[in-house]
Amino acid sequence: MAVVGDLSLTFSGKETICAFKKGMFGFPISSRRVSFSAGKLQNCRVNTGVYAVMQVGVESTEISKDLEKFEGVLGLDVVSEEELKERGFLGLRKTKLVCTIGPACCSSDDLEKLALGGMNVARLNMCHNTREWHQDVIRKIKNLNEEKGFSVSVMIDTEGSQIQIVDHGAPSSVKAEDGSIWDFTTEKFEGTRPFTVQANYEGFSEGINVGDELVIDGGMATFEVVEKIGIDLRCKCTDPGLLLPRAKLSFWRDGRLVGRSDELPTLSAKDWSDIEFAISEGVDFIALSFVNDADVVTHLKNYLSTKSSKSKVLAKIESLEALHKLDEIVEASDGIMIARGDLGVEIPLEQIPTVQEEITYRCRKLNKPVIIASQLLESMIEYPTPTRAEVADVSEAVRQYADALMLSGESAIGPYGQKALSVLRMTSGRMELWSREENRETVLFEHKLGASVPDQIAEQICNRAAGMANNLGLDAIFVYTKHGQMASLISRNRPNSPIFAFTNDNSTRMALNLQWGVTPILIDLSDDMEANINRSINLIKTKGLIKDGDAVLVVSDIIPTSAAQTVFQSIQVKTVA
Ligand SMILES: Nc1ncnc2c1ncn2[C@@H]1O[C@H](COP(=O)(O)OP(=O)(O)O)[C@@H](O)[C@H]1O
Ligand SMILES: C=C(OP(=O)(O)O)C(=O)O
Ligand SMILES: [K+]
Ligand SMILES: [Mg+2]
Repeated sequence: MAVVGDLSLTFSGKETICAFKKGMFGFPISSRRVSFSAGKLQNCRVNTGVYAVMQVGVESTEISKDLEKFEGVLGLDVVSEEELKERGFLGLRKTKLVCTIGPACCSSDDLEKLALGGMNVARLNMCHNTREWHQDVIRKIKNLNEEKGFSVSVMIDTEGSQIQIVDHGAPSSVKAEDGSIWDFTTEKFEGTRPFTVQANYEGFSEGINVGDELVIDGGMATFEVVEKIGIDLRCKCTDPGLLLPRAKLSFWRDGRLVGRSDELPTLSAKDWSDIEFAISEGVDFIALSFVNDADVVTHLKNYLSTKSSKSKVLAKIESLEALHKLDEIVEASDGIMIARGDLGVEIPLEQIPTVQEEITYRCRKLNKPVIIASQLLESMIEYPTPTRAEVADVSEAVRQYADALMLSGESAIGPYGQKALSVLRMTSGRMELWSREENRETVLFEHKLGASVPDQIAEQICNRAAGMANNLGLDAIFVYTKHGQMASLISRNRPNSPIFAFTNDNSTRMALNLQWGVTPILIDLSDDMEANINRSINLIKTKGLIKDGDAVLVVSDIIPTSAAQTVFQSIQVKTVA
């Protein structure tokens, strides 16, 4: 009678069921001890987002019998489950999708629609809105996960420091005409003061000379510095354009950026307070804006471990300095975001495509997930359909095998956020299929990846596993992993078969949401690997997701919990029977 996903229980009276985790059923159970009186609890949906180890303090044998069958709940999110049922193993989407949450999509209803539409990670940009607003959104997402079986990870993105406009004398944008003279100052002014722009950083003009170029937002408008008045700069507009609120300022001399970003702290006092908030809310990812070297990443990771926080640290690559220290930053981080918005302020725009491809490739080589962000479907902030060029940009990011794509204003403020998400989903699905057909058996370019991660045995096992799965045309790869390392090493090979990563650690599950081709599944793992494998295959089979005759490649990596055990790493092919 009791099957995973759909359960009814008969109670003969006065039983107490213990250790049911909160949210275990499709309705919230706030207590860990629940008493039922006699009767039948029918068709309660088991929340696949939460696993539980049962202990039943009951008099009724009937309940124990049901719960035995029930043992080992599969924490597979409802969206992957549906996708799998509808489209089969090869139909599972590989590229992960990140949505920035803003006023246009922050109700529970909107968030649920985005989750159903394939959002894997929700991003909260701490540049905007209040602490209370962010907290409310995080709680809504966690509730949806718990009550409706989604598995949406939460990312906060720090504000960081950069030189930008605080006030340009108008409520929205203001036009700079050719030849007009403007003063750039740090002085705060009341009301409007025509042709005056307030910058946010006292030292913004330090080291800047008459004749230098001042570029707004990477090219929205350009000025030439014609006079220094104390710390203020008087500038002449040489390339007319728009000054938006909070526009970014960069200085150029002889065609090169005058590097400034290392003067500003990567983590300001506000950022630290946002990090404390992120720790207390238990967010899955912290994305650091304007990372210039590996030290700040290492420092934050050490700090998080002293706080027993399992948040992963992502470094945003959006400055020239970061490009110079790319490898050390990638190695220090848990993942990378290619923040093309600000990167385009620091390097000439025409360099963005090649820099993007290079960063994406470095990340894959060093086995770190990479997100390609900003302006993917920018026109959809206003229009219900993307430009052909935007679709081509998204396709190119997928062809480069980025782990994830991100929406910014398209979802945060645009009226067509769900549609933008579906454009990402359809476009990436199409390109994934095309790459698979192109590559057939040769997805693994091992000579290109080289031996580049510290654990070479694990690396070799995963490379072979991915190769075997492709060559044998297997239906799926099952990997058993505590910290996600093996799952990630298989994903790095971008195999054709979907990767199901079974883990008993919820933070591993949530972190794997960002990795290409991985469907993380939370399950109770015992020390007996064979038993784990058989039980998980049975559970997947019970759900009707796999059938007799399907062949899966099983990779396991269980680190011993006692001295008596040895490290167990293996590849086996199992035909479901
Ligand atoms: N939490 C929020 N509250 C209000 N507006 C937001 C929020 N997050 C994002 N936005 C809006 O969406 C736009 C795009 O988001 P994003 O790219 O993250 O920020 P920015 O443009 O500041 O780099 C922002 O400029 C802002 O107008
Ligand atoms: C993603 C980016 O960062 P933010 O939106 O925080 O400026 C970017 O600059 O592209
Ligand atoms: K930010
Ligand atoms: Mg940025």
